[in-house]
Amino acid sequence: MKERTMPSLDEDLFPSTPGKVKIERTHTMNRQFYRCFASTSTMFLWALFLIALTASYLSFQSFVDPRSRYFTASWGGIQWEKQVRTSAQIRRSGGMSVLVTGAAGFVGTHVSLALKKRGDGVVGIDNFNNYYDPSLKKARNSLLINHGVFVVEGDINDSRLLAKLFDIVAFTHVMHLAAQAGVRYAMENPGSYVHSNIAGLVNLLESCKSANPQPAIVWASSSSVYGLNEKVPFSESDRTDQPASLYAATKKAGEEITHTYNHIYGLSITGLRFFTVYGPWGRPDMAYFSFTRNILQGKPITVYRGKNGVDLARDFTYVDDIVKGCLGSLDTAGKSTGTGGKKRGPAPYRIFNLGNTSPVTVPTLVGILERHLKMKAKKKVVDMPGNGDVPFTHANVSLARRELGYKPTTDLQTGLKKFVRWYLSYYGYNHGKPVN
Ligand SMILES: O=C(O)[C@H]1O[C@H](OP(=O)(O)OP(=O)(O)OC[C@H]2O[C@@H](n3ccc(=O)[nH]c3=O)[C@H](O)[C@@H]2O)[C@H](O)[C@@H](O)[C@H]1O
Repeated sequence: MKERTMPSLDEDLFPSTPGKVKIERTHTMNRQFYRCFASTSTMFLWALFLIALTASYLSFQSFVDPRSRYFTASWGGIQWEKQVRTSAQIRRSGGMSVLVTGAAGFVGTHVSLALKKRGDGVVGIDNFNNYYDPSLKKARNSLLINHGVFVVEGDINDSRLLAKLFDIVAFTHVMHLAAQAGVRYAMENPGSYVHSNIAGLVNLLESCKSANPQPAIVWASSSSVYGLNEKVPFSESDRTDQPASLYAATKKAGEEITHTYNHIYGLSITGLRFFTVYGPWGRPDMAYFSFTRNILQGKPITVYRGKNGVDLARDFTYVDDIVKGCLGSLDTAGKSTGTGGKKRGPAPYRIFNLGNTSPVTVPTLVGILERHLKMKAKKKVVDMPGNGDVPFTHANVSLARRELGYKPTTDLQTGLKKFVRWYLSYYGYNHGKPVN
């Protein structure tokens, strides 16, 4: 049998019909083809090179923050700008227009709603990352949409997006709540803390400093900056140079970074040290939330215990109290003084504790949840692992009381009752899972 020869590339492109003219033409075309092929292969190599470059950049980004949705964010267009403008509209005299970062987050949602309800203009920005279930963030977003708050999907590291937002709206204030939260997760994904709490913060400050007018900035620091301090209650003037986790270290760095921008560019800065905030629409990674889920599903919970069997304690603070502190801070924030990226005079730099002032131990927290849920927890008590946790927190809030009129009014018992009511209405009695 005659072996079938593979058609040459020529044959493929120019079916052979022998003839002089044809042959000449074929030769001419061959030359063109080879030239063309040579340039096509160059283009192909370039395309390969670009793909490889993009892929390595993407994989670097995912190393920095594997849970980030930085590249899927979409924004822009006439309709989008209209939504931003409408959401930013002020509907009370003397009101403010606030850019809320992390608006689909726990505290961000509550603060955005409170501002909108009193007639301030609010535009949110959130990257909707999947540090915890993004469907909860989407549900919070629906709530915000129903109340006329538009949340831009994007990352605070995106300077073009921030510039665009400041171009569309002359924000008077920025409520900066976007952050990589969680104390213990920092050991798993340190890069995400650097990405959001350091790089993101600097990028936001750069945008604020260049904006005209410059907004006043109120942002979320953390009780964790008190680290391993033993003097209680924690006061703003106490030392904050012994953080116990990378999370705490990035928040402490944030306090120093904001100070620099206050000093050089005249940005008005208020840093709020939140103490273990809890409540409806809360964060599923936090103990009160995950304990509730596990108790309802009949699963064990792990309760950490400190040195020498001492119970851990937190100054758990109800979200409505935190919201009052945030709004009080926005209302009392003095103006930024810079223009065109230059400082024109000194601007306020403030730091406040926002806590509840009465620490509760973790076993007591569990007891309250058991009563509200009418179910017993399967407790597994273990020694606190060395993963960034601190044994206790306790806020002195006299400065915030004096300057902001801050006065927490919700105790843990009452606050958890509200949380449990929300939890059951949102997830149902057993979070859709059978109780063992
Ligand atoms: O104030 C803050 O600045 C921080 O508050 C919050 O951190 P924490 O106070 O550590 O809250 P959270 O994780 O709910 O643990 C509460 C208690 O339960 C104990 N805990 C925790 C988990 C567990 O499985 N078992 C347990 O006993 C645990 O040992 C602890 O004693 C925010 O998450 C953080 O983002 C930051 O804002």
